[in-house]
Amino acid sequence: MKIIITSKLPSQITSKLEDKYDVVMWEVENEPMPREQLFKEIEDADGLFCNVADQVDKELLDRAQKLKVISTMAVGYDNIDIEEAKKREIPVGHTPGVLTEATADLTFALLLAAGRRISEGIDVIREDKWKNWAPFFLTGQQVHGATIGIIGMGRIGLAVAKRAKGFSMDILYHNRSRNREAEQELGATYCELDELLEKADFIVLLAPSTKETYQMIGAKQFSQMKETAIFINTSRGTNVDEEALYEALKNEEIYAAGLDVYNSEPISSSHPLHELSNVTLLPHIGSATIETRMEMGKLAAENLIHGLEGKLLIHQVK
Ligand SMILES: NC(=O)c1ccc[n+]([C@@H]2O[C@H](COP(=O)([O-])OP(=O)(O)OC[C@H]3O[C@@H](n4cnc5c(N)ncnc54)[C@H](O)[C@@H]3O)[C@@H](O)[C@H]2O)c1
Ligand SMILES: O=C(O)[C@H](O)CO
Repeated sequence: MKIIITSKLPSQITSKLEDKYDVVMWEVENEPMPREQLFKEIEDADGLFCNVADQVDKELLDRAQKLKVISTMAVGYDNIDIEEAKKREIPVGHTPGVLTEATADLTFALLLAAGRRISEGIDVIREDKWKNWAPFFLTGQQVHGATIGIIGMGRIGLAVAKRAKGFSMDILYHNRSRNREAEQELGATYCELDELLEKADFIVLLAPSTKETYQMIGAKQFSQMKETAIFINTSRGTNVDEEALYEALKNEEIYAAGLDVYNSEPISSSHPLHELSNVTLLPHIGSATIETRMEMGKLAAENLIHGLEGKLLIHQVK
């Protein structure tokens, strides 16, 4: 059987696949397989090992004659047309859980960086603008003891809440359903979105990208936030109206933002958000530790093998 791996991966992940199948892997470091090549390769492929940089849409699936399984090396699968895959009875695998702690760490790093103006501090030294210690130079917002509002209290949301507890923060959350573990073990308080937006000092978005969450945070929601609020998004860029965020930051309706994800990725150095000093921008590296990416890759490989062997995947999208 033939499988396609759309990005270069280390042998610790690919060796088991290479033992069993004909593997076509894109060998260029840090770059996805070009779409034209993917169109060609998919025609006679039995398995597809992809990631968030690949659009697995109807146009691609229409070309697949014998595809038996799609396995993405990510928890989010909004880049895959699940309905089209279902119509063709192609199971889709993803990698929840193994990236929770790494992504929560990065989310908290962004929260600290945006609140304490860390990237501005780095720039001041790089640009030789640090003249002396001064009483209110680069003062930011206090993290310890502040109120965090988590939108999307799932696996990563809960792991962020645990970190927040260590900083003695009050925890508010909004979710589709109540999270008893967060409430009982961390003292988190459930509230409606409006209340969370009005009360929280740090607002952290961790809901998946769905029809319901599309641009769920826009001009109205930014206007509800405190002027001192800090907005963090490590979920998906499409959950936010990016132009409204730009306006809210520029007009100082909110204090700062920390982003790992964008409407369209990658963003270039000419993106308007770069004009602003009160935003910390990262290139979608939430889960990017060596250990976690290895775990994600190995789990995605196992999902693929299960699919090719006609078994239920370890983590199959429902
Ligand atoms: N930046 C990164 O590199 C990175 C890494 C991992 C995950 N992510 C993103 O984070 C998301 C969350 O991952 P997870 O493992 O915690 O998923 P999860 O499914 O465990 O948690 C998501 C939570 O969001 C809630 N939710 C769904 N729709 C909602 C809505 N309309 N309003 C409020 N809450 C809603 C769900 O009930 C669930 O509790 C992923 O879908 C992915 O998009 C990003
Ligand atoms: O959804 C995911 O898993 C991230 O975006 C990449 O780790």
